[in-house]
Parts: sequence; structure tokens; C-alpha cells
Amino acid sequence: MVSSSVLGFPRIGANREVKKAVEAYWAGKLTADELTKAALEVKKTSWTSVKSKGVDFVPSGEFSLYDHVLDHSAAFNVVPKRYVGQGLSPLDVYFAMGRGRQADGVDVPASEMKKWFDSNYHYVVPELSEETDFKLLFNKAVEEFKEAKDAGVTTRPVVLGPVSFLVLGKASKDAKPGFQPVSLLPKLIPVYKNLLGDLKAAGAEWVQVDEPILVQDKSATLEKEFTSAYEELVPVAPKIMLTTYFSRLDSNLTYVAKLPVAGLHIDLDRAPGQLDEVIAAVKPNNTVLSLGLVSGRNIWKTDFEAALKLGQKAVDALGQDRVVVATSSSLLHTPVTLASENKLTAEQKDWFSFALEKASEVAVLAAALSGSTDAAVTSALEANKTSIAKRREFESTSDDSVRKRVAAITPDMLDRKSPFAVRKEIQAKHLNLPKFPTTTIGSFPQTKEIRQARAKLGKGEITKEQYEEFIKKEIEAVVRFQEKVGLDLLVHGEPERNDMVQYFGELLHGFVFTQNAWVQSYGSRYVRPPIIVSDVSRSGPMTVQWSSYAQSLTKKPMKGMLTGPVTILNWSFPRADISRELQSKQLALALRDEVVDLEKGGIQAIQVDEPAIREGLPLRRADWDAYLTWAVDSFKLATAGVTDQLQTHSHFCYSDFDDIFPSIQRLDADVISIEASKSDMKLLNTFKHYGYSNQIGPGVYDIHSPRVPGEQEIKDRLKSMLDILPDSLLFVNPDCGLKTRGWTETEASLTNVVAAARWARQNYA
Ligand code: MET
Ligand SMILES: [Zn+2]
Repeated sequence: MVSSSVLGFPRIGANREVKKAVEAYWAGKLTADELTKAALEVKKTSWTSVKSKGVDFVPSGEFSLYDHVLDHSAAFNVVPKRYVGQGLSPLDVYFAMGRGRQADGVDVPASEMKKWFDSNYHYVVPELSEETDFKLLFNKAVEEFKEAKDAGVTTRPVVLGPVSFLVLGKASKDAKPGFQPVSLLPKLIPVYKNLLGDLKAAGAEWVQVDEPILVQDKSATLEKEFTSAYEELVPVAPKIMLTTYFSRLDSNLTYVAKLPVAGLHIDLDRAPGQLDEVIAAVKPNNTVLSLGLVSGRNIWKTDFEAALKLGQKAVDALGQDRVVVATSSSLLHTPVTLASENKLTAEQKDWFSFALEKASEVAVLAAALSGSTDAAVTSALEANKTSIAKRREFESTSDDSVRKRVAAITPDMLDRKSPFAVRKEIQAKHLNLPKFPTTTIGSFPQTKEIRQARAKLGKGEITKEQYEEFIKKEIEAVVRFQEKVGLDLLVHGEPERNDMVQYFGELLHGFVFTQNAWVQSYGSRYVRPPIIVSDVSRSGPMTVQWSSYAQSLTKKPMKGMLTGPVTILNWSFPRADISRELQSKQLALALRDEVVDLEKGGIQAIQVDEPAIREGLPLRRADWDAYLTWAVDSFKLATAGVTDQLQTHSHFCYSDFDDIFPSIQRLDADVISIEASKSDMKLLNTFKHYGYSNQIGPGVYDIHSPRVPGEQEIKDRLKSMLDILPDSLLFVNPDCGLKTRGWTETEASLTNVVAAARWARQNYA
């Protein structure tokens, strides 16, 4: 029989119970025991509901109160010194590592967070050094295996593999130069032996060991590490399902197929092309092959016919007992259930499949591949056929005008009329900005009042006119504030935006919004990505009224503010029937019209934010060029429709941009602003290495904390920038938008920014 499995379930609860409980605990409104109980309820619901769908391998142990990588660090005693000896309980140390802690005389910053592969999920980076003293402080995998058993569900526990754990980590500050975290593998293996041995003793038959770094180029050199690790672990562990996801094994397959593990999982959603090779490689070893046929990264119903074709191939080659149908990755990246959506139309609901529905899908596919003639299975297959046919029909009724417009894009549409050097002169005359112009990244504090007004509008408690009046007052206050502080290039403050992607999605054709489709981004922060369902177009100006109004209030130049095509795409659930490139170009054309309209509306500088351009980068370097080409082209398409005198800006934050910096140069924005103060020297080295010829504003202070940067500190940052960048190119601005900040600290901080810029004008004349 072919069996079915889910690699991981969302840990947030269908009604965001975990967020609520965790935040209540932080606020002192819930005890640790109560938090544990609330978490257990969510876990039990997940186990029993996944099982009730007929799934054979139900995951456990992947639940987390904050982050699963942090769970491993805490369990392995990978706790940086700054969190130790502060009198905190283990649970509070755990949360302090995740989010920092500033209370009762304890003041420790959070650990670094990084994006989990190419997803929008962030993990807490383990800090490692020669001194790291691995110990198994507790065994969460065993505890949750037992909890699930008590709840009547026998699970397949999930553990992050030792090699990925180390490679995802970083050298701590006290590590010796050149220290490589993966060198700690021999010290870490005994801990994994304990962990996995205990699981076996507790009665686990299988364990899922995730080694996602096997889909990245850097693992090509890790054959020795993988081989020695798994040769040691296999004899003491339950049967190991070695799990890879998000891309393909490529050349690693040669050594992975030789590891003595009992099963191998591959992602056939992202990398269906690897199936034949993998089948051939595992065939002689008796390895069970787990096929990731149901996407863990998207929300579309699985096309059963296509999935069964792939599945049948594996069954024909290996036999039913050696095949598992699985989700491609953990379902952590999908919302919990469609059952919570009351506002989608019946037609729309029929297109989608969230985590719980995906659990059913793997069960049905496995049954079908086992040759089941069960009436429930047959009717599920029939129903899927109908749904997919309807969806295809909807897709084929595409918006021809949009498709034609994309097909008619010509290379000249991507370029500004004149090169930067010419534009710079024209813009200087036109905008008349001083040297070291000061500006901000767009948003100003999103106060309670703003959120309340938006909520009231949503509930119909105020009219659209009343809401717009309110927003206008906010804009006016933001303009007056900037004039008072003395900034040079102003913004309207974005008070009308609930979110930088959702706002545009709601105004564009082609998007659908959910009520409850939350997905964890990090810790207790969840996002609700819009879903792109059809061709994207603009029905009319989206931001012009606000920007023009703001400009009408002041003599200083006003910067228009848009979210870029690649960021809108990367922070939405994209369509699966057409390429991301095509969707990005459709978005770009819609934004191009907006940019042109803004210029017509009297705006002289426009910023198109692309903070998410880095995270869409494919995991395999061989795929980078293709992505970067269309991503850069999309930005250029969106911004190049204006005259030379319009100054285009773009903004980047949240990631390391080092390795894609040449592409950022190719965007040919007149000015870029980039988060820099958190990693000062690193970014400056990048400029040194690649050079940069357009104008640039490396952030002069971190906006993620309420701390006010001193004037001297900002001057120091400017000085180190000026060591590397020509003074004629430098803009002065914060790291990112100020929406999460309060007014008091914003005023103090920006006052210091303006003072530092004035100082620079005097000293670098
Ligand atoms: C995550 S980047 C945010 C840019 C946006 N313009 C803002 O200021 O909030
Ligand atoms: Zn930003």
C-alpha cells in the first residue's frame, strides 16, 4: 500500500490561539502552565484533525511557541552567554533569545533572525563557537510523541537534522576567526544519538529528519559530514525519513542515495524534474521514497491527475510499499483551513486547499495509488477533476488586454530616456535639494487613531468621506512635522495603508483576500498574504490623490510612494498556472501607469519599494540569473515611463543584499535607500567591492527599536560612508519606514538626522 504523510502542520491554531496565548504570557496575563496547556490544545487539534483525514504519517514535534530552530538551540544548550545568569526561567530565556527582553533590570537584544530558505518565515540563528557545549537539556520530540499518543495519535516525530542545524547557524562573536559551525558536527552527533535513541525507546517507528540544506549549492561539499552523521545515527534511531524540500538535490543525489537511511523525501512541487533520477538512484537500496506532491508553499488545490501520473511512475518502479505521498514541505507556510473563510465565493473556495484540506489530498492520492475502489476515494477524485476543470476554465478567460500588453513590451520601455549622469543634472535643477538631502522611507507612525479609523470604516461606522477627511488631516500633520524638523524631501506618511502589499492588492484587479488565512512570519507575527487569482491590472489611480494632496500643502518636493512589482508578488500567494515572471510584468505595467499618473499629478520624486527582491532569489545559484533578469526588468518597466526630471527612488531592507548588489545597480533608480545601520561595515564593504554610481542613502539608524540615535552616532555613520562613497551621491535617511514607531522618538531621532546632515554640509562642502 502507498502511504500518506504530512511533513508539518501550521502551529498557530485555526483562530491564532498560539499568538494570543504567547502574547498574553508576555504581558503577564497567562502563567507558564496556562501557556503550556493552551499550546497542548492546539497540538491535539492538529494531530487528531490530520489523522481524521486519513493521513498515515502524522507529524509531531514540529510545533513551536516561537520558532523550531530556536527550539533546537534551546534543547541543545546553544544559548549565548548574554541570556545566561540573568535569573530568567528556561522559558523566558527561550523567548529572550527570540525577541529580546527589556524588563526588571534585564536588557538583552534579540538574536539575529534570518529568512528560512526562500520563504517569508524567519528563524532565529543559532550562535556557535569552539566553546559551544552541546547537551540535550530536554527532548521535545519525545515529549510531544507521548502527548500525541495520549491523545490517541501515533505520530512520526520531526527533527531538524544535525548538518542543517549547524549550517543554518553562525559563528558567535567569541569564535576564532575562520571558525566554521559545521566543524562542530562530531560534538553534536552524540546529542542527536541521545535524542533519536530516546525516541526509539519511546516507541517511535519512524522519525522525519529534515535536511533542507541538501537543496543548496553549499551542501555539495558536505558529503563527508552527511555520511559520517547518518552512519552514526541510523543504528540507534527509529527508521529515518531523510527530508529535503524547496528545491532539488542535483549532484548531491549521488551521495545522498548512498546514506543508510530508510527513506528519502523529495519536493516534486518545486522540482518535479528530479523524479526519474531519484527513482533510479534509490531503487537498488530498498529506500522508501516520499513524494512531495502536494505543495506546502501554495494554496491551490492539487491537480490529482498530474500528481497521480508522477506517483504512478514511482509505484511502477518501486512498488506500492516503497512509496509515500506527502506534502512537498511542512504546511507551516499555508493557512490552517478553508473552513474559516466565510467571505470567499463558492467558486473561489473551490480553487483552494489550505493545510487541513491538503492533509485530505495526500490521503486520497495515496489511496488512489494503492488502487482503492472505495466510494469516498472515487468521488474525491471526481470532485477534484471537476474543480480543476473549472479553475482551468476561469484561467482561460484571461484578461486579453493585459496579456497583449505584456507581450508587446519592448526593450526601450525598460530604459529611462537619458543615462543617470544626465538625469542627475536635470533633477538637481528641478528639485533643488541641498547636498546630503534628508528624507524618510515613507511611513510615519501608524497610531492607534489611524487603525481605529480604518476599523470604523470597515464596520461602516464612519463614511468614506469622513475617513478620507481623517486621512487628509493625518497627511497634513505629517507634512507640517517634516517641515518643522527640517527634512528636505518629504513623504505623505502612508496613513491610508493597512499594509504595503495589501493596500495595492485591494486596489488592483486580480487579487483575492481572505479573512483568516494567517501564516506565521516570525514568532507571534503572522501575515495574511493576498492571493493572485487572475491577470492583474489597474482600474485607476491608486495613490495620486494622496500624494498630490500632500504636495499641495508644501513648497518642498513630495516623494510619491509605491510598492514594487517583485515585492507585491513575493509577498502574495502567486498563481500556479502562469510564471512568476509573467505575473511580475503584469504588476509592473499596472505600476507603470501609476508612476506616470503621479508625475502628471505634479509629483517630482517617486519611490518604488522592493524590500522583498532578495527573498525571491532561487535556492540554486544556477537559477539566479533568470530570476534577477525578470525581477530587475519588472522594476525598470514600472519606473521608466517618466521624464528625465523625475527622480526615481527604490528601497531595500530585511536581507543581505551583498550577493545581488550588481542587480541593484542595474535597476538604475536615481536614488536607493538601503537598511545599513544594523550591519554598517558589511554593506559598506559591498559598496567598496562593487562600487555604486547612482545616488544612495544607506540607513543612518535602526528603526526596529524605540531607541533614539545620538547626533554623534549618526555623524560617525556618515563619516564611515563618506570614506567609501562620493559625497555628491549620498542621501541621509533612516533604515526603513517609521510605521511601528511612536511620535516622540520619531521626532527626536529625525531631529538628530537633520542636524547630522547639516554638519556634513559644512564639513564636506
Ligand atoms: C519594508 S519596507 C517599507 C517601506 C515603506 N515605504 C515604509 O516606509 O513603510
Ligand atoms: Zn524597509
